[in-house]
Amino acid sequence: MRVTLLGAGAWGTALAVHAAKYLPAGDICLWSRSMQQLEEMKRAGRNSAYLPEIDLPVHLQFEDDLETAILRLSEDDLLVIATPMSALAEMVKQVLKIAQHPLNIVWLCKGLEPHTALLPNQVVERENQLHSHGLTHAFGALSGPSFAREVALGMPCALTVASKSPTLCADVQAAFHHGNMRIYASDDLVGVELGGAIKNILAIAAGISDGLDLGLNARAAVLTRGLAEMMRLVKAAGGRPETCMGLTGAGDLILTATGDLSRNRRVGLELAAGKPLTHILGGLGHVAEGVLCAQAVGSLAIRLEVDMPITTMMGEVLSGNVTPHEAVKQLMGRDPKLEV
Ligand SMILES: NC(=O)C1=CN([C@@H]2O[C@H](COP(=O)(O)OP(=O)(O)OC[C@H]3O[C@@H](n4cnc5c(N)ncnc54)[C@H](O)[C@@H]3O)[C@@H](O)[C@H]2O)C=CC1
Ligand SMILES: O=C(CO)COP(=O)(O)O
Repeated sequence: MRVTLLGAGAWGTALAVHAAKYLPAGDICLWSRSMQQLEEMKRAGRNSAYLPEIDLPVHLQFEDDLETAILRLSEDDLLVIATPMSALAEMVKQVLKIAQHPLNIVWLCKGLEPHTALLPNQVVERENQLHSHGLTHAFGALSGPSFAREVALGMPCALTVASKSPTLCADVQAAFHHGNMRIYASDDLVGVELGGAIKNILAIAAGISDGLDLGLNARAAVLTRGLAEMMRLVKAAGGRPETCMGLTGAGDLILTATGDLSRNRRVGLELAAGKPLTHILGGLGHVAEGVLCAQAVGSLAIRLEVDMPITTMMGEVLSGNVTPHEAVKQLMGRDPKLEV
């Protein structure tokens, strides 16, 4: 099976490194919009901008031409969109315009579209309505607890692919379920995608809690009540709340909110230290999706009439309307209620 990954950031590169260990030489192709980055990866055998410590497999193919990267795939192969959420719509549009036969397309991004509050699969469906030229592609999301660095080092990891197409799920398993990576399948795209978006916002909250030295009890409270918010929104949006107890919900929440490799958690820690958000983001060198989708999740919650106090408060902190200290005070000052 051939795999093309679009986007050579930390996660796209790590998955390419993993797959290249198990699929025949030349089957894995990594595309980047940056010719300079590709040249550097070829020359140095490393992705110094996004995954500096990892040696890239020698038989990993690099491609800067999007058409070539897509047209090398047959109907049985797999296309992985590995860009951040902000690039998903444009990326999918370009893919659909280039495709000459049905493709299996899976995306890795975790977030919502900021101005529409659409989930990734809804963004893809919108573009598909406009640009599919009558071809019937299969779509899905691959998500779950997975720091790129650990995956690239070959450490154990379990993920979930969510799709309405069992064939696409099987293709993703054929590509990535090898060695130290397990891939589970689900048909709950809404549950999987909302879990991935909300856990990033909660990781910022956990970072703030830890950065302010509020203690381990406080962090457990943030995560548990945050998980309750996630389950409520998933249910209201038509997903299954129990998906939130799996890898893409609780699993990724535990990882991101407690693991210091998380960019979102780091944003929270640095906000608590009083650094301005623009300064923090400038220093990250990577995307922190929770920052970009907190307002969108808040507006989706309002539209679906779901109470999400922690998530909504993070939107206020990230907008600069409320300080981290004031956010804690307001959340702790809420009226008593049933634990639902
Ligand atoms: N890094 C990780 O451990 C994991 C990341 N993810 C998710 O995967 C997505 C990508 O994350 P990372 O690779 O870590 O991000 P990153 O910040 O390391 O890299 C982003 C990559 O996307 C490219 N890109 C940005 N805008 C683009 C555009 N308009 N067109 C083409 N390429 C574009 C950048 O050039 C860069 O190569 C995010 O949504 C993230 O939440 C999911 C699981 C693990
Ligand atoms: O999604 C991730 C791990 O599953 C990566 O989290 P960060 O984007 O916070 O680093």
